[in-house]
Amino acid sequence: MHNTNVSGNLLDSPQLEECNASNQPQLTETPVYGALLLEDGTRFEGLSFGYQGASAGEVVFCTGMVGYPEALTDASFAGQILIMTFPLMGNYGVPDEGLWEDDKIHVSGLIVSNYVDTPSHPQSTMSLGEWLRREKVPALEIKDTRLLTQHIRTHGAMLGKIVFDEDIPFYDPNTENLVARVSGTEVQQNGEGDTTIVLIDCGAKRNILRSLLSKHVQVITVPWNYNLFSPECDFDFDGILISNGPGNPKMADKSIATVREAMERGIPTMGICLGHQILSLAAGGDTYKLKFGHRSQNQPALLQGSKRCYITTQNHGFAVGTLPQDFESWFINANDGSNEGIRHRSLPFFSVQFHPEAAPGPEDTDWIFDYFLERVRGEHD
Ligand SMILES: NC(=O)CC[C@H](N)C(=O)O
Repeated sequence: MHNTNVSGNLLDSPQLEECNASNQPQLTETPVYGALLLEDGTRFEGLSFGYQGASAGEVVFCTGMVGYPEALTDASFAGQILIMTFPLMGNYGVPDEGLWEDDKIHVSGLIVSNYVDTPSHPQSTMSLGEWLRREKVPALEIKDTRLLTQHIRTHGAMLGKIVFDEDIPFYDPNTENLVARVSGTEVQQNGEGDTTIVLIDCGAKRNILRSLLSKHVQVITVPWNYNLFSPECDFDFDGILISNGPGNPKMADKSIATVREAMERGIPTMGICLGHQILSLAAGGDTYKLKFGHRSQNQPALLQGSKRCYITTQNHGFAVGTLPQDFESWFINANDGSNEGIRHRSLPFFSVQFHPEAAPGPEDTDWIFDYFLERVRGEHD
């Protein structure tokens, strides 16, 4: 079994010493060290800059250069300890809640190479470390995040825990229905327009709602297990959008059942990320776990039947393997050939694995929302 022991003492590095010279709070306080333990016995030590409390989950990495406020508040990361591979994190601090993707941090822990404790940005309201401590989320500065990431690329995403003095058991988030934990519990109405879209909230990023509202539609957000077809449902709607969300899509059984019934009734339905996986399962397809997933803002999605490649934001560990009958592949990932989208050959049912709402990342696939609304309104050829 592979066993690596890496010192996390930042002051070993002249380059980082220089960088830390401006980080007054860290130098005046007594440094606290913690460790990231992986289920295969690998251990990395690191300097704590978040909450000093143990946390366990699945260890995944994101290769995006920016966007930590959005990523940390994206409910799709629930149950995961996130490694950011870009070597500087915290530089621009934390904006106020209006720019978050939910009202709290969802990651179970954060690992960075070099944390910057003195943010510089006009919209910053606090440092990343302050935010993590306030929300009780542990974070470590581990010097060699490259070695750690290479380890996960080679051996696959695995369970891990951040520990200080006390040990805790490993925890596998994919054995639990995390969607039920992060979904809202109320029906909520936003916006106005002639078209009404139901957003099934499996842990929806706020930018999905913002993107829909920017297209002047009414949005009714419902919990993941809401029965849209029971007599108690007292509103009409024209189309359904299934959101992103955490964990194994097969756990979201009630959302899958709703989407199956929606398609049987011919209601225009679109899915994003977990929503893509749910739509695929509802239509009779299958999903599987990728070795280490896709998490960044530069994932290339090739539009099938064309030479067009979109640069997309992604954050997922599962993927659609077997396509449902009567659906065609819409996009594939140019890096590994995995599925990035499907659409029905004749009916208005389709979904994408990437995030057309971006946040963070390129907005090049915002047109997918227009594509959806055209089909909801029957405006397409
Ligand atoms: N961003 C998402 O919706 C993630 C979907 C799913 N939890 C996965 O990891 O594949």
